[in-house]
Amino acid sequence: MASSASISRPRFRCFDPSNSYPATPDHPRHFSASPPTSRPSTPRVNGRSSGSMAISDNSEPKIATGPGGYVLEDVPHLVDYIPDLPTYPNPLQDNPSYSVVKQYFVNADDTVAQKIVVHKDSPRGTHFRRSGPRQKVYFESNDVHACIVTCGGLCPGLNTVIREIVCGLYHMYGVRRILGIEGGYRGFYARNTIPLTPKVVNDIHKRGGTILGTSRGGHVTSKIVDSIQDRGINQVYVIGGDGTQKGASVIFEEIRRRGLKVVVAGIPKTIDNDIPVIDRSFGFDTAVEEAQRAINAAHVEAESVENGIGFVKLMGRYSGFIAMYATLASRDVDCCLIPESPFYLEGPGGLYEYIERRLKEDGHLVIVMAEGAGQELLAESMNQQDASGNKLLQDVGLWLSQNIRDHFSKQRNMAINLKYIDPTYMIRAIPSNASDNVYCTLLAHSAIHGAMAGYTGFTVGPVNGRHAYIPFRWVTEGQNKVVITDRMWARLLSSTNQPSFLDLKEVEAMKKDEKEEETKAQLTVGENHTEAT
Ligand SMILES: Nc1ncnc2c1ncn2[C@@H]1O[C@H](COP(=O)(O)OP(=O)(O)OP(=O)(O)O)[C@@H](O)[C@H]1O
Ligand SMILES: O=P(O)(O)OC[C@H]1O[C@](O)(CO)[C@@H](O)[C@@H]1O
Ligand SMILES: [Mg+2]
Repeated sequence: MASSASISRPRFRCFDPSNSYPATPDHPRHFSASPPTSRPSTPRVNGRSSGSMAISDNSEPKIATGPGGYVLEDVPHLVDYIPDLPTYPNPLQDNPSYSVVKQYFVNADDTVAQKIVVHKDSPRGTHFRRSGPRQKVYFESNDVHACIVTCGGLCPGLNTVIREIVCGLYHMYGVRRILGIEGGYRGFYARNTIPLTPKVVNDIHKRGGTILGTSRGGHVTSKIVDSIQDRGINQVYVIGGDGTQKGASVIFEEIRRRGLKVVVAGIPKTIDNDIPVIDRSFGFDTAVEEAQRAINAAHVEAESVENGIGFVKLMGRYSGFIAMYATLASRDVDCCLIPESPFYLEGPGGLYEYIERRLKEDGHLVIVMAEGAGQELLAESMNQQDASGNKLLQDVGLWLSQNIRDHFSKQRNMAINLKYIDPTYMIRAIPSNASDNVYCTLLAHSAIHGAMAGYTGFTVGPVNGRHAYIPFRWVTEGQNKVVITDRMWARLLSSTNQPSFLDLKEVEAMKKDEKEEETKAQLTVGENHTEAT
Protein backbone atom coordinates (compact mmCIF):
# COMPACT_ATOMS: atom_id res chain seq x y z
CA MET A 1 0.00 0.00 0.00
CA ALA A 2 1.30 3.45 -0.79
CA SER A 3 1.88 5.90 2.02
CA SER A 4 -1.09 8.18 2.47
CA ALA A 5 1.29 11.16 2.70
CA SER A 6 2.06 10.78 -0.94
CA ILE A 7 -1.46 11.38 -2.09
CA SER A 8 -2.73 14.01 0.33
CA ARG A 9 -0.37 16.66 -1.05
CA PRO A 10 -1.64 19.04 -3.65
CA ARG A 11 1.43 18.45 -5.79
CA PHE A 12 2.55 14.89 -6.12
CA ARG A 13 6.22 14.10 -6.57
CA CYS A 14 7.82 10.76 -7.17
CA PHE A 15 10.98 10.01 -5.34
CA ASP A 16 13.78 9.20 -7.72
CA PRO A 17 16.82 8.12 -5.72
CA SER A 18 19.08 8.97 -8.61
CA ASN A 19 18.25 12.63 -8.83
CA SER A 20 19.49 14.97 -6.19
CA TYR A 21 16.23 15.83 -4.46
CA PRO A 22 16.48 15.87 -0.68
CA ALA A 23 14.23 13.61 1.36
CA THR A 24 11.44 15.79 2.72
CA PRO A 25 7.84 15.02 3.57
CA ASP A 26 6.99 16.28 0.10
CA HIS A 27 9.54 14.04 -1.51
CA PRO A 28 9.33 10.91 0.57
CA ARG A 29 12.37 8.68 0.36
CA HIS A 30 10.38 5.46 0.43
CA PHE A 31 7.03 5.19 -1.17
CA SER A 32 7.05 1.53 -1.92
CA ALA A 33 3.83 -0.38 -1.47
CA SER A 34 5.43 -2.49 1.21
CA PRO A 35 9.02 -1.76 2.03
CA PRO A 36 11.22 -4.85 2.41
CA THR A 37 10.22 -6.55 5.65
CA SER A 38 13.80 -6.78 6.80
CA ARG A 39 17.21 -5.84 5.55
CA PRO A 40 20.54 -7.64 5.37
CA SER A 41 22.62 -6.89 8.45
CA THR A 42 25.66 -6.29 6.24
CA PRO A 43 24.79 -5.33 2.71
CA ARG A 44 26.80 -7.35 0.25
CA VAL A 45 28.60 -5.68 -2.62
CA ASN A 46 29.27 -8.95 -4.37
CA GLY A 47 31.45 -11.49 -2.58
CA ARG A 48 29.71 -14.84 -2.03
CA SER A 49 27.63 -14.99 1.11
CA SER A 50 28.13 -17.90 3.44
CA GLY A 51 25.53 -17.05 6.02
CA SER A 52 21.78 -16.75 5.49
CA MET A 53 20.22 -13.47 4.42
CA ALA A 54 17.34 -11.84 6.21
CA ILE A 55 15.57 -10.50 3.13
CA SER A 56 12.10 -11.68 2.22
CA ASP A 57 11.93 -14.14 -0.66
CA ASN A 58 10.03 -12.02 -3.12
CA SER A 59 10.00 -8.27 -3.50
CA GLU A 60 6.63 -6.59 -3.21
CA PRO A 61 5.35 -4.42 -6.06
CA LYS A 62 6.29 -0.75 -5.60
CA ILE A 63 3.09 1.16 -6.10
CA ALA A 64 2.51 4.81 -5.29
CA THR A 65 -0.69 6.71 -5.72
CA GLY A 66 -1.50 10.37 -6.25
CA PRO A 67 -4.51 12.62 -6.71
CA GLY A 68 -7.08 11.86 -9.36
CA GLY A 69 -6.46 8.14 -9.46
CA TYR A 70 -2.78 8.51 -10.36
CA VAL A 71 -0.89 5.24 -9.89
CA LEU A 72 2.85 4.80 -10.29
CA GLU A 73 3.97 1.22 -10.90
CA ASP A 74 7.57 1.79 -9.95
CA VAL A 75 10.57 -0.49 -10.45
CA PRO A 76 12.90 -1.73 -7.70
CA HIS A 77 16.08 0.16 -6.82
CA LEU A 78 19.28 -1.03 -5.18
CA VAL A 79 18.61 1.21 -2.17
CA ASP A 80 15.41 -0.73 -1.50
CA TYR A 81 17.57 -3.48 -0.04
CA ILE A 82 21.05 -1.92 0.31
CA PRO A 83 20.58 1.36 2.14
CA ASP A 84 23.13 4.20 2.19
CA LEU A 85 24.82 3.33 -1.07
CA PRO A 86 27.14 6.11 -2.23
CA THR A 87 26.21 8.03 -5.37
CA TYR A 88 28.42 9.70 -7.97
CA PRO A 89 27.85 12.52 -10.45
CA ASN A 90 26.75 11.19 -13.82
CA PRO A 91 29.82 11.19 -16.09
CA LEU A 92 27.56 12.22 -18.99
CA GLN A 93 27.65 15.79 -17.76
CA ASP A 94 31.30 15.94 -18.87
CA ASN A 95 30.70 14.11 -22.13
CA PRO A 96 31.24 16.50 -25.06
CA SER A 97 28.40 14.93 -27.09
CA TYR A 98 25.81 14.98 -24.35
CA SER A 99 26.76 17.94 -22.17
CA VAL A 100 25.31 20.40 -24.71
CA VAL A 101 21.85 18.85 -24.54
CA LYS A 102 19.37 21.15 -22.86
CA GLN A 103 17.98 19.42 -19.79
CA TYR A 104 19.63 16.13 -20.56
CA PHE A 105 18.77 14.51 -17.25
CA VAL A 106 15.30 13.17 -16.79
CA ASN A 107 13.15 15.05 -14.32
CA ALA A 108 12.56 13.13 -11.10
CA ASP A 109 8.80 13.54 -11.45
CA ASP A 110 8.54 12.26 -15.01
CA THR A 111 6.35 9.24 -15.52
CA VAL A 112 4.70 7.80 -18.59
CA ALA A 113 0.97 7.09 -18.77
CA GLN A 114 -0.08 3.60 -19.75
CA LYS A 115 -3.30 4.88 -21.29
CA ILE A 116 -3.42 8.14 -23.16
CA VAL A 117 -6.99 8.06 -24.34
CA VAL A 118 -9.02 9.16 -21.34
CA HIS A 119 -12.43 10.61 -20.56
CA LYS A 120 -13.08 13.81 -18.66
CA ASP A 121 -13.83 11.94 -15.45
CA SER A 122 -11.67 8.89 -15.79
CA PRO A 123 -8.91 8.26 -13.26
CA ARG A 124 -5.39 9.26 -14.34
CA GLY A 125 -4.49 5.58 -14.25
CA THR A 126 -1.29 3.60 -14.30
CA HIS A 127 2.08 5.23 -14.97
CA PHE A 128 5.63 3.96 -15.32
CA ARG A 129 8.85 5.71 -14.45
CA ARG A 130 10.27 7.52 -17.46
CA SER A 131 13.59 6.14 -18.62
CA GLY A 132 16.71 8.20 -19.23
CA PRO A 133 19.88 9.44 -17.56
CA ARG A 134 19.79 10.61 -13.94
CA GLN A 135 21.99 13.25 -12.29
CA LYS A 136 23.46 10.75 -9.86
CA VAL A 137 24.63 7.25 -10.61
CA TYR A 138 25.21 4.35 -8.24
CA PHE A 139 28.27 2.93 -9.98
CA GLU A 140 31.70 4.35 -10.62
CA SER A 141 32.70 3.63 -14.21
CA ASN A 142 35.78 1.66 -13.19
CA ASP A 143 33.74 -0.54 -10.87
CA VAL A 144 31.17 -1.61 -13.45
CA HIS A 145 31.44 -5.17 -14.68
CA ALA A 146 28.57 -5.75 -17.08
CA CYS A 147 27.39 -8.83 -18.91
CA ILE A 148 24.97 -9.39 -21.78
CA VAL A 149 22.99 -12.53 -22.56
CA THR A 150 20.52 -13.33 -25.36
CA CYS A 151 17.88 -16.05 -24.91
CA GLY A 152 14.90 -17.57 -26.75
CA GLY A 153 14.29 -17.51 -30.52
CA LEU A 154 16.13 -15.26 -32.95
CA CYS A 155 14.87 -11.83 -33.85
CA PRO A 156 16.23 -9.12 -36.16
CA GLY A 157 18.09 -6.53 -34.08
CA LEU A 158 19.62 -8.75 -31.40
CA ASN A 159 23.11 -7.85 -32.58
CA THR A 160 22.22 -4.17 -32.72
CA VAL A 161 21.07 -4.20 -29.09
CA ILE A 162 24.29 -5.98 -28.06
CA ARG A 163 26.35 -3.45 -30.02
CA GLU A 164 24.54 -0.47 -28.54
CA ILE A 165 24.82 -1.73 -24.96
CA VAL A 166 28.56 -2.20 -25.41
CA CYS A 167 29.12 1.12 -27.18
CA GLY A 168 26.74 2.99 -24.86
CA LEU A 169 28.40 1.70 -21.70
CA TYR A 170 31.83 2.38 -23.15
CA HIS A 171 31.32 5.81 -24.66
CA MET A 172 28.68 7.32 -22.38
CA TYR A 173 29.78 5.93 -19.02
CA GLY A 174 33.43 4.96 -19.58
CA VAL A 175 32.77 1.31 -18.73
CA ARG A 176 35.56 -1.01 -19.89
CA ARG A 177 34.60 -4.44 -18.55
CA ILE A 178 31.74 -6.01 -20.52
CA LEU A 179 31.29 -9.75 -20.97
CA GLY A 180 29.16 -11.58 -23.50
CA ILE A 181 27.60 -14.76 -22.10
CA GLU A 182 27.52 -17.44 -24.78
CA GLY A 183 24.47 -19.55 -25.59
CA GLY A 184 21.69 -18.09 -23.44
CA TYR A 185 21.08 -18.64 -19.71
CA ARG A 186 22.94 -21.93 -19.55
CA GLY A 187 26.02 -20.09 -20.81
CA PHE A 188 26.43 -18.54 -17.33
CA TYR A 189 27.50 -21.88 -15.94
CA ALA A 190 28.25 -24.09 -18.94
CA ARG A 191 29.93 -21.99 -21.61
CA ASN A 192 32.73 -19.51 -22.19
CA THR A 193 32.39 -15.77 -22.07
CA ILE A 194 33.45 -13.25 -24.71
CA PRO A 195 35.02 -9.92 -23.72
CA LEU A 196 33.10 -7.22 -25.61
CA THR A 197 34.53 -3.89 -26.75
CA PRO A 198 33.29 -1.36 -29.31
CA LYS A 199 35.85 -2.80 -31.73
CA VAL A 200 34.54 -6.35 -31.34
CA VAL A 201 30.92 -5.30 -31.92
CA ASN A 202 31.52 -2.57 -34.47
CA ASP A 203 29.91 -4.29 -37.48
CA ILE A 204 27.63 -6.82 -35.89
CA HIS A 205 24.42 -4.87 -36.49
CA LYS A 206 24.76 -5.73 -40.17
CA ARG A 207 24.38 -9.43 -39.41
CA GLY A 208 21.31 -11.44 -38.46
CA GLY A 209 21.17 -13.68 -35.38
CA THR A 210 23.14 -13.00 -32.22
CA ILE A 211 26.93 -13.14 -31.98
CA LEU A 212 26.47 -14.54 -28.47
CA GLY A 213 24.30 -17.46 -29.49
CA THR A 214 21.02 -18.27 -27.79
CA SER A 215 19.14 -21.21 -26.30
CA ARG A 216 15.92 -22.36 -24.73
CA GLY A 217 15.77 -24.03 -21.32
CA GLY A 218 18.79 -24.24 -19.02
CA HIS A 219 17.64 -21.64 -16.50
CA VAL A 220 19.13 -22.86 -13.25
CA THR A 221 18.79 -19.79 -11.05
CA SER A 222 21.26 -20.68 -8.32
CA LYS A 223 23.99 -21.60 -10.81
CA ILE A 224 23.39 -18.43 -12.81
CA VAL A 225 23.57 -16.18 -9.74
CA ASP A 226 26.60 -18.08 -8.42
CA SER A 227 28.31 -17.38 -11.73
CA ILE A 228 27.35 -13.69 -11.58
CA GLN A 229 28.77 -13.50 -8.06
CA ASP A 230 31.93 -15.49 -8.82
CA ARG A 231 32.75 -13.33 -11.82
CA GLY A 232 32.08 -10.11 -9.92
CA ILE A 233 29.44 -9.01 -12.41
CA ASN A 234 27.32 -6.10 -11.20
CA GLN A 235 25.17 -5.22 -14.23
CA VAL A 236 23.24 -7.94 -16.05
CA TYR A 237 21.61 -7.10 -19.39
CA VAL A 238 19.16 -9.76 -20.51
CA ILE A 239 17.71 -9.69 -24.03
CA GLY A 240 14.79 -12.01 -24.71
CA GLY A 241 11.06 -12.66 -24.85
CA ASP A 242 8.48 -13.36 -22.17
CA GLY A 243 10.25 -16.51 -20.98
CA THR A 244 13.55 -14.67 -20.78
CA GLN A 245 12.01 -11.82 -18.80
CA LYS A 246 10.51 -14.36 -16.38
CA GLY A 247 13.99 -15.83 -16.02
CA ALA A 248 15.44 -12.34 -15.45
CA SER A 249 12.83 -11.67 -12.78
CA VAL A 250 13.81 -14.83 -10.90
CA ILE A 251 17.51 -13.88 -11.17
CA PHE A 252 16.69 -10.42 -9.81
CA GLU A 253 14.81 -11.93 -6.83
CA GLU A 254 17.71 -14.23 -6.02
CA ILE A 255 20.23 -11.39 -6.29
CA ARG A 256 18.07 -9.28 -4.02
CA ARG A 257 17.70 -12.17 -1.58
CA ARG A 258 21.48 -12.49 -1.45
CA GLY A 259 21.76 -8.71 -0.94
CA LEU A 260 24.09 -8.16 -3.89
CA LYS A 261 24.79 -4.82 -5.51
CA VAL A 262 23.89 -6.19 -8.94
CA VAL A 263 21.28 -4.71 -11.25
CA VAL A 264 19.23 -6.77 -13.70
CA ALA A 265 17.87 -4.99 -16.78
CA GLY A 266 15.65 -6.67 -19.36
CA ILE A 267 15.41 -5.69 -23.00
CA PRO A 268 12.22 -7.23 -24.46
CA LYS A 269 12.66 -9.27 -27.63
CA THR A 270 9.91 -11.04 -29.50
CA ILE A 271 9.37 -11.23 -33.19
CA ASP A 272 5.72 -12.07 -32.51
CA ASN A 273 5.19 -8.65 -30.84
CA ASP A 274 3.40 -10.46 -28.02
CA ILE A 275 4.95 -8.59 -25.07
CA PRO A 276 2.28 -6.53 -23.31
CA VAL A 277 2.48 -2.84 -22.32
CA ILE A 278 5.21 -1.79 -24.78
CA ASP A 279 4.26 -0.21 -28.09
CA ARG A 280 6.02 -2.84 -30.21
CA SER A 281 9.04 -5.06 -29.98
CA PHE A 282 12.24 -4.61 -31.95
CA GLY A 283 12.58 -6.71 -35.09
CA PHE A 284 8.84 -6.73 -35.69
CA ASP A 285 9.03 -3.98 -38.30
CA THR A 286 11.85 -5.82 -40.10
CA ALA A 287 9.93 -9.10 -40.02
CA VAL A 288 6.79 -7.51 -41.49
CA GLU A 289 8.89 -5.95 -44.23
CA GLU A 290 10.62 -9.23 -45.07
CA ALA A 291 7.26 -11.02 -45.12
CA GLN A 292 6.29 -8.77 -48.04
CA ARG A 293 8.77 -10.58 -50.25
CA ALA A 294 7.10 -13.91 -49.57
CA ILE A 295 3.62 -12.45 -50.09
CA ASN A 296 4.71 -10.84 -53.36
CA ALA A 297 6.08 -14.17 -54.56
CA ALA A 298 2.83 -15.90 -53.56
CA HIS A 299 0.82 -13.29 -55.44
CA VAL A 300 2.94 -13.50 -58.60
CA GLU A 301 2.70 -17.30 -58.60
CA ALA A 302 -1.03 -17.27 -57.95
CA GLU A 303 -2.02 -14.75 -60.58
CA SER A 304 0.12 -16.41 -63.26
CA VAL A 305 -1.91 -19.60 -63.38
CA GLU A 306 -5.55 -20.61 -63.53
CA ASN A 307 -7.12 -21.04 -60.11
CA GLY A 308 -3.84 -20.14 -58.49
CA ILE A 309 -3.58 -20.03 -54.70
CA GLY A 310 -0.53 -18.50 -52.99
CA PHE A 311 -0.30 -19.68 -49.40
CA VAL A 312 2.19 -18.05 -47.00
CA LYS A 313 2.83 -19.19 -43.44
CA LEU A 314 4.31 -16.61 -41.08
CA MET A 315 5.43 -16.67 -37.46
CA GLY A 316 3.03 -15.98 -34.63
CA ARG A 317 2.63 -18.67 -32.03
CA TYR A 318 -0.17 -17.10 -29.98
CA SER A 319 -0.41 -13.63 -31.51
CA GLY A 320 -1.09 -12.85 -35.14
CA PHE A 321 0.49 -9.40 -35.38
CA ILE A 322 3.05 -10.29 -38.06
CA ALA A 323 0.35 -11.85 -40.27
CA MET A 324 -2.06 -8.95 -39.66
CA TYR A 325 0.47 -6.18 -40.39
CA ALA A 326 2.01 -8.03 -43.34
CA THR A 327 -1.49 -8.42 -44.80
CA LEU A 328 -2.44 -4.80 -44.24
CA ALA A 329 0.83 -3.61 -45.78
CA SER A 330 0.63 -5.84 -48.84
CA ARG A 331 -2.94 -5.28 -50.16
CA ASP A 332 -2.52 -8.45 -52.24
CA VAL A 333 -3.80 -10.76 -49.51
CA ASP A 334 -7.36 -12.10 -49.72
CA CYS A 335 -7.43 -13.97 -46.44
CA CYS A 336 -5.45 -13.66 -43.21
CA LEU A 337 -5.76 -16.36 -40.56
CA ILE A 338 -4.49 -15.70 -37.02
CA PRO A 339 -4.65 -17.58 -33.69
CA GLU A 340 -7.00 -14.99 -32.14
CA SER A 341 -9.69 -15.45 -34.78
CA PRO A 342 -11.10 -18.97 -34.96
CA PHE A 343 -12.25 -20.10 -38.39
CA TYR A 344 -13.93 -23.10 -39.96
CA LEU A 345 -13.59 -24.77 -43.32
CA GLU A 346 -16.86 -26.30 -44.48
CA GLY A 347 -20.34 -24.90 -45.12
CA PRO A 348 -21.79 -21.43 -45.58
CA GLY A 349 -19.44 -18.66 -44.40
CA GLY A 350 -16.55 -21.13 -44.20
CA LEU A 351 -13.07 -20.86 -45.70
CA TYR A 352 -13.68 -23.27 -48.63
CA GLU A 353 -16.74 -21.34 -49.76
CA TYR A 354 -14.79 -18.07 -49.66
CA ILE A 355 -11.85 -19.52 -51.61
CA GLU A 356 -14.19 -20.81 -54.31
CA ARG A 357 -15.89 -17.42 -54.64
CA ARG A 358 -12.57 -15.60 -54.99
CA LEU A 359 -11.31 -18.09 -57.57
CA LYS A 360 -14.50 -17.68 -59.58
CA GLU A 361 -14.40 -13.86 -59.36
CA ASP A 362 -10.65 -13.16 -59.62
CA GLY A 363 -9.10 -16.39 -60.81
CA HIS A 364 -6.60 -16.46 -57.97
CA LEU A 365 -6.14 -15.70 -54.25
CA VAL A 366 -3.47 -15.20 -51.60
CA ILE A 367 -3.76 -16.62 -48.08
CA VAL A 368 -1.53 -15.57 -45.18
CA MET A 369 -1.59 -17.71 -42.09
CA ALA A 370 0.10 -17.31 -38.70
CA GLU A 371 1.66 -20.56 -37.51
CA GLY A 372 -0.55 -20.68 -34.39
CA ALA A 373 -3.86 -20.21 -36.26
CA GLY A 374 -6.35 -23.05 -36.51
CA GLN A 375 -4.34 -25.43 -34.32
CA GLU A 376 -7.65 -26.60 -32.84
CA LEU A 377 -8.71 -27.90 -36.27
CA LEU A 378 -5.91 -30.43 -36.42
CA ALA A 379 -7.12 -33.88 -35.48
CA GLU A 380 -4.55 -34.45 -32.79
CA SER A 381 -2.46 -31.77 -31.24
CA MET A 382 1.19 -32.38 -30.63
CA ASN A 383 1.79 -32.97 -26.95
CA GLN A 384 5.40 -31.92 -27.00
CA GLN A 385 7.23 -28.96 -25.56
CA ASP A 386 10.51 -27.27 -26.33
CA ALA A 387 13.29 -27.01 -23.73
CA SER A 388 11.69 -23.88 -22.24
CA GLY A 389 8.30 -25.54 -21.86
CA ASN A 390 6.67 -23.82 -24.86
CA LYS A 391 4.14 -26.03 -26.61
CA LEU A 392 5.40 -27.25 -29.98
CA LEU A 393 3.00 -26.54 -32.80
CA GLN A 394 2.06 -28.70 -35.76
CA ASP A 395 2.69 -27.31 -39.23
CA VAL A 396 -0.83 -26.04 -39.76
CA GLY A 397 0.14 -24.39 -43.05
CA LEU A 398 1.14 -27.68 -44.63
CA TRP A 399 -1.95 -29.36 -43.21
CA LEU A 400 -4.36 -26.69 -44.45
CA SER A 401 -2.82 -26.39 -47.90
CA GLN A 402 -3.17 -30.17 -48.35
CA ASN A 403 -6.78 -30.02 -47.14
CA ILE A 404 -7.57 -27.22 -49.60
CA ARG A 405 -6.06 -29.27 -52.45
CA ASP A 406 -8.06 -32.35 -51.41
CA HIS A 407 -11.30 -30.45 -51.00
CA PHE A 408 -11.20 -28.85 -54.45
CA SER A 409 -9.98 -31.89 -56.34
CA LYS A 410 -12.10 -34.53 -54.58
CA GLN A 411 -15.25 -32.71 -53.48
CA ARG A 412 -15.55 -29.84 -55.95
CA ASN A 413 -13.84 -31.45 -58.89
CA MET A 414 -11.95 -28.22 -59.51
CA ALA A 415 -8.32 -28.09 -60.58
CA ILE A 416 -6.45 -25.64 -58.39
CA ASN A 417 -2.78 -24.72 -58.36
CA LEU A 418 -1.59 -24.08 -54.81
CA LYS A 419 1.94 -22.90 -53.96
CA TYR A 420 2.91 -23.16 -50.31
CA ILE A 421 5.61 -20.75 -49.13
CA ASP A 422 7.09 -21.04 -45.62
CA PRO A 423 9.45 -18.12 -44.93
CA THR A 424 9.04 -18.32 -41.13
CA TYR A 425 12.75 -18.56 -40.26
CA MET A 426 13.76 -16.23 -43.09
CA ILE A 427 11.87 -13.31 -41.59
CA ARG A 428 13.62 -13.58 -38.24
CA ALA A 429 17.18 -14.53 -39.28
CA ILE A 430 17.90 -11.28 -41.10
CA PRO A 431 19.57 -8.08 -39.84
CA SER A 432 17.24 -5.37 -38.58
CA ASN A 433 16.13 -2.58 -40.87
CA ALA A 434 16.95 1.10 -40.37
CA SER A 435 13.97 1.90 -38.18
CA ASP A 436 14.53 -1.14 -35.93
CA ASN A 437 18.22 -0.22 -35.65
CA VAL A 438 17.39 3.20 -34.24
CA TYR A 439 14.81 1.65 -31.95
CA CYS A 440 17.38 -0.89 -30.66
CA THR A 441 19.71 1.98 -29.79
CA LEU A 442 17.03 3.67 -27.70
CA LEU A 443 16.23 0.43 -25.87
CA ALA A 444 19.90 -0.23 -25.13
CA HIS A 445 20.47 3.34 -23.89
CA SER A 446 17.37 3.23 -21.69
CA ALA A 447 18.62 0.03 -20.10
CA ILE A 448 22.10 1.46 -19.49
CA HIS A 449 20.82 4.71 -17.94
CA GLY A 450 18.49 2.75 -15.66
CA ALA A 451 21.20 0.34 -14.55
CA MET A 452 23.73 3.11 -13.89
CA ALA A 453 21.07 4.94 -11.87
CA GLY A 454 20.67 1.87 -9.63
CA TYR A 455 17.30 0.69 -10.91
CA THR A 456 16.94 -3.04 -11.16
CA GLY A 457 14.33 -5.70 -11.89
CA PHE A 458 12.96 -3.79 -14.84
CA THR A 459 12.24 -4.12 -18.53
CA VAL A 460 12.64 -1.17 -20.86
CA GLY A 461 10.31 -0.18 -23.65
CA PRO A 462 8.24 2.58 -25.21
CA VAL A 463 4.79 3.13 -23.76
CA ASN A 464 2.78 5.44 -25.98
CA GLY A 465 5.95 6.66 -27.62
CA ARG A 466 7.91 7.44 -24.42
CA HIS A 467 10.49 5.03 -23.09
CA ALA A 468 9.86 3.77 -19.58
CA TYR A 469 11.07 1.36 -16.90
CA ILE A 470 8.46 -1.34 -16.46
CA PRO A 471 8.37 -3.85 -13.58
CA PHE A 472 8.98 -7.40 -14.82
CA ARG A 473 5.58 -8.70 -13.78
CA TRP A 474 3.86 -6.32 -16.22
CA VAL A 475 5.55 -7.97 -19.17
CA THR A 476 5.52 -11.55 -17.93
CA GLU A 477 1.93 -11.87 -16.69
CA GLY A 478 -0.04 -11.87 -19.90
CA GLN A 479 0.43 -11.59 -23.60
CA ASN A 480 -0.20 -8.96 -26.21
CA LYS A 481 -2.80 -10.27 -28.66
CA VAL A 482 -4.69 -8.99 -31.65
CA VAL A 483 -8.11 -7.88 -30.42
CA ILE A 484 -10.53 -8.94 -33.09
CA THR A 485 -13.19 -6.51 -31.92
CA ASP A 486 -10.77 -3.60 -32.39
CA ARG A 487 -10.59 -1.26 -35.38
CA MET A 488 -7.34 -2.71 -36.71
CA TRP A 489 -8.86 -6.14 -37.31
CA ALA A 490 -11.91 -4.46 -38.84
CA ARG A 491 -9.56 -2.62 -41.21
CA LEU A 492 -8.02 -5.92 -42.15
CA LEU A 493 -11.40 -7.56 -42.79
CA SER A 494 -12.45 -4.67 -44.94
CA SER A 495 -9.19 -4.74 -46.89
CA THR A 496 -9.27 -8.48 -47.62
CA ASN A 497 -13.06 -8.87 -47.75
CA GLN A 498 -12.69 -12.21 -46.01
CA PRO A 499 -15.49 -13.49 -43.76
CA SER A 500 -15.08 -12.82 -40.04
CA PHE A 501 -16.05 -16.46 -39.34
CA LEU A 502 -18.05 -15.15 -36.37
CA ASP A 503 -21.78 -14.68 -36.01
CA LEU A 504 -23.25 -11.56 -34.46
CA LYS A 505 -23.92 -13.32 -31.13
CA GLU A 506 -20.26 -14.27 -30.76
CA VAL A 507 -19.13 -10.71 -31.52
CA GLU A 508 -21.55 -9.31 -28.93
CA ALA A 509 -20.32 -11.81 -26.32
CA MET A 510 -16.70 -10.83 -27.02
CA LYS A 511 -17.44 -7.13 -26.76
CA LYS A 512 -19.21 -7.75 -23.45
CA ASP A 513 -16.23 -9.68 -22.07
CA GLU A 514 -13.82 -6.94 -23.10
CA LYS A 515 -16.01 -4.24 -21.57
CA GLU A 516 -16.10 -6.18 -18.29
CA GLU A 517 -12.31 -6.57 -18.34
CA GLU A 518 -11.90 -2.84 -18.88
CA THR A 519 -14.28 -1.94 -16.06
CA LYS A 520 -12.46 -4.36 -13.78
CA ALA A 521 -9.13 -2.71 -14.64
CA GLN A 522 -10.56 0.75 -13.96
CA LEU A 523 -12.01 -0.41 -10.65
CA THR A 524 -8.62 -1.76 -9.63
CA VAL A 525 -7.04 1.62 -10.27
CA GLY A 526 -9.82 3.22 -8.23
CA GLU A 527 -9.33 0.71 -5.42
CA ASN A 528 -5.62 1.49 -5.16
CA HIS A 529 -6.50 5.12 -4.82
CA THR A 530 -9.16 4.53 -2.19
CA GLU A 531 -6.93 2.28 -0.11
CA ALA A 532 -4.28 4.94 0.01
CA THR A 533 -6.65 7.70 1.05
N1 LIG B 1 9.14 -19.18 -15.85
C1 LIG B 1 10.45 -19.15 -16.09
N2 LIG B 1 11.33 -19.04 -15.09
C2 LIG B 1 12.66 -19.00 -15.33
N3 LIG B 1 13.20 -19.06 -16.56
C3 LIG B 1 12.38 -19.17 -17.60
C4 LIG B 1 10.96 -19.22 -17.44
N4 LIG B 1 10.39 -19.34 -18.66
C5 LIG B 1 11.41 -19.37 -19.55
N5 LIG B 1 12.61 -19.26 -18.92
C6 LIG B 1 13.92 -19.27 -19.56
O1 LIG B 1 14.04 -18.18 -20.46
C7 LIG B 1 14.74 -18.57 -21.63
C8 LIG B 1 13.98 -18.21 -22.87
O2 LIG B 1 12.62 -18.66 -22.80
P1 LIG B 1 11.80 -19.06 -24.11
O3 LIG B 1 12.51 -20.16 -24.81
O4 LIG B 1 10.41 -19.30 -23.71
O5 LIG B 1 11.95 -17.82 -25.07
P2 LIG B 1 11.41 -16.35 -24.93
O6 LIG B 1 12.34 -15.53 -24.13
O7 LIG B 1 9.99 -16.37 -24.48
O8 LIG B 1 11.55 -15.85 -26.43
P3 LIG B 1 10.60 -16.20 -27.68
O9 LIG B 1 9.43 -16.97 -27.19
O10 LIG B 1 10.23 -14.87 -28.23
O11 LIG B 1 11.46 -16.95 -28.60
C9 LIG B 1 15.04 -20.05 -21.51
O12 LIG B 1 16.39 -20.23 -21.16
C10 LIG B 1 14.11 -20.53 -20.40
O13 LIG B 1 14.65 -21.57 -19.63
O1 LIG C 1 13.13 -21.10 -32.55
P1 LIG C 1 12.16 -22.22 -32.43
O2 LIG C 1 12.42 -23.02 -31.21
O3 LIG C 1 12.00 -23.00 -33.67
O4 LIG C 1 10.76 -21.53 -32.10
C1 LIG C 1 9.98 -20.89 -33.03
C2 LIG C 1 9.10 -19.93 -32.29
O5 LIG C 1 9.83 -18.82 -31.86
C3 LIG C 1 9.19 -17.63 -32.25
O6 LIG C 1 9.85 -17.12 -33.38
C4 LIG C 1 9.23 -16.62 -31.12
O7 LIG C 1 10.54 -16.22 -30.92
C5 LIG C 1 7.78 -18.03 -32.59
O8 LIG C 1 7.17 -17.20 -33.52
C6 LIG C 1 7.99 -19.42 -33.11
O9 LIG C 1 6.85 -20.22 -32.88
MG1 LIG D 1 8.13 -16.66 -25.49
